Amino acid sequence: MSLTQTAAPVHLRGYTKTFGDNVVLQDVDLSIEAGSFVALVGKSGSGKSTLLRSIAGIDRDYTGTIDRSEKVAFGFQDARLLPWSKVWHNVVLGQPGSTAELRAAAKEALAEVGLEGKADVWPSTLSGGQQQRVSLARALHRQPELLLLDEPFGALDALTRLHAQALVHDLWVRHRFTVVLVTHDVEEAITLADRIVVLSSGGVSLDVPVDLARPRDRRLSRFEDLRERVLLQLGVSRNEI
Ligand SMILES: Nc1ncnc2c1ncn2[C@@H]1O[C@H](COP(=O)(O)OP(=O)(O)OP(=O)(O)O)[C@@H](O)[C@H]1O
Repeated sequence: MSLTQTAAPVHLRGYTKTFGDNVVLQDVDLSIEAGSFVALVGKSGSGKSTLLRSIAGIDRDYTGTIDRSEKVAFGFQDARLLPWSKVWHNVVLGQPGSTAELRAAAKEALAEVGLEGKADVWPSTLSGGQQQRVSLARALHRQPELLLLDEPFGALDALTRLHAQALVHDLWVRHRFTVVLVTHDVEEAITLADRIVVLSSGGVSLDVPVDLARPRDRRLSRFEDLRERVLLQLGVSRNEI
């Protein structure tokens, strides 16, 4: 099986989402280019996860339209592995094929995330970072054109988080699927994304390209300027930055 895939764009038109009287997002238009890496940031409760779940099709209870590829994969903050299934089986869960084919495909996906030797172990024997990598392998196996990630590094320690960020970046460079990443971490957003979309007050309050060479150098003043601009937009005061 080849893990090469193409990228797909996402188009939202007039997207509105309410929970009872709570209007979370109203009349949002957003186009995401095929193959781009977009970070969605915003304060807690601004609707990042809600928007991502709608794009994923997990939540279809909204008004407006969302056009996207059917070849979509979703990664959560927790890896969501089944404890009673071996790692390889978790990678290919619910996918068609013979056991031999699925095992081989799972191993291929696991090799991509640096876990080739872990196919036959139980998830509980893996570290948190390794479990997240299994969940990335599961996403890769689905050959997504669009990868949606909701705070995938949020529960990891700082060092593991840096490694996981680098892995996601490498996978994106290798496969060039479209990525939409929800994160609280502005530095993470600037390090990984081509574009940062800030959600606040029911809509998009800032939409900026990250026009910095890769790999991103966090010490550059342009990195710092962008970080400050996004943080100010998030309501952080200048003396807190
Ligand atoms: N199932 C639900 N029922 C009712 N309200 C909900 C539900 N899910 C989310 N909300 C509300 O929608 C709003 C947006 O929530 P959402 O989880 O999308 O925010 P977020 O930006 O992802 O926040 P966080 O950064 O804390 O994860 C919040 O006001 C939240 O209370």
